[in-house]
Amino acid sequence: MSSAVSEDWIARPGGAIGGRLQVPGDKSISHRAVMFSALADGVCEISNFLTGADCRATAAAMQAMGVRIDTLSERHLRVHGVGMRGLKPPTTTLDLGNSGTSMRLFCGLLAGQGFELTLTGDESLSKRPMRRVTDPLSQMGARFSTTEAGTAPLTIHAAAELSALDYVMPMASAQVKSAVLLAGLYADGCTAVTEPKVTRDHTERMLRGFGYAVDREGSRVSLSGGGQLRASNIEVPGDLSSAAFFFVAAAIQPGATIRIDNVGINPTRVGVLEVLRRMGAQVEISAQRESMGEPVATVSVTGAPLKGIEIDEDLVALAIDELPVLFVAAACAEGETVVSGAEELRVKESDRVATMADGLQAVGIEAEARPDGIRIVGGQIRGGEINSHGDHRIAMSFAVAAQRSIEPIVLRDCANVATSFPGFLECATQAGLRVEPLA
Ligand SMILES: O=C(O)C1=C[C@@H](OP(=O)(O)O)[C@@H](O)[C@H](O)C1
Ligand SMILES: C=C(OP(=O)(O)O)C(=O)O
Repeated sequence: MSSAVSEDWIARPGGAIGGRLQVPGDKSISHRAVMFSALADGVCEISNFLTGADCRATAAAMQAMGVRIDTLSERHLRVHGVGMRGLKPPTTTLDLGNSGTSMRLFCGLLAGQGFELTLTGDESLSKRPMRRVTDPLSQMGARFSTTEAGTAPLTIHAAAELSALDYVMPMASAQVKSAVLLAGLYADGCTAVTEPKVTRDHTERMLRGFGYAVDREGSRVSLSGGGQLRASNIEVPGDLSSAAFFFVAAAIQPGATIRIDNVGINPTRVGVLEVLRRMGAQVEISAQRESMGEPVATVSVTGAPLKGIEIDEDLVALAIDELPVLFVAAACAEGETVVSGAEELRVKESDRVATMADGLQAVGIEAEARPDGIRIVGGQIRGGEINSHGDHRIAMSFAVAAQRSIEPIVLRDCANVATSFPGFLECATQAGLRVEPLA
């Protein structure tokens, strides 16, 4: 699904950062919207759907399993739900491109369908660990084949019956939690997941929005199998993870303000705003409302001289995808920022501890990669060349960093930005960043 052609960008220093923006729909919510509406009893409309390659891969996989999806306009889908048992075996392997969320959630959702299918992905996804889902799902009676390393290509074999599981999850992962809960929809009895840290809870909120009872007691989430999903329309909020690039762009420019309307502020996702506040930026939230159980608001961030802080594992889980760009904020802050409890960053689209430490060093910042995080000493960004290793969030993070650089930053391998943020370059230009394809 992701482009095989490498795409390079150049980001130049300066630029008048500011203004009022909209960002595309939330990636996590768009995946779940298309998955759950495909299994609902009836027709669902999804507005502000993210058209990034990751979510298109999820929609294409559902179509390959017999779900009719009409594109009413670019970001507006009508999904004709087939009911919990209505999916058909696909006739080909399902290519999920760069998307870890698609692969892991599908493992759970498809484990109990009673047919066999194979999931593949691009080079990055083919390296990512899948045993974290296949292990607990196998305990429920699901059967998988993977490579010896536990990676994709991954075949889900037809399983007779799934049994419920009470799972104490060893890592803080919303994808693993969701995979087990989604398999639990097809299991006999009550399936529960206890999470070591709070992780994003979009699965729980959206299942409830579709009329499915999900309970939470402390850190334990549970549901009973055998129910139905009631068709419901979904308006996807703007993606806070995409907005984060512009919030950091403002935060590192004293006096600059970026305001983004209609952005999701689910409490399990707002670590980025808390980190920026603690570093000294001003964060304001207004016009708050709810959309299918998800809080949405206008968020504005105003820059100030930032200071380095400690970011521990509680905050890490609430800001997991925003950490790369927060490392750029740390590079522009006075003093040291130390991030710990972030080993999960090493198993994303790239090893984000290593790619960020290498990139920061390449542009003149002192950064020390640690097994579970990073230490960054704020300083002057000098410019140079970084390799994003095909990781969308790394490319966008250094596009933001260039603003405070002396020389331009050349960004290698940026095509995968389209997996999560189609239109990033236009949006960045609107926000005042000076980034464009390298001629
Ligand atoms: O559930 C989700 O939608 C996601 C969960 C997180 O991954 P982990 O569950 O691996 O932490 C996050 O990094 C990813 O971008 C989206
Ligand atoms: C980690 C990410 O996504 P995924 O796991 O779905 O590939 C991300 O978008 O930063």
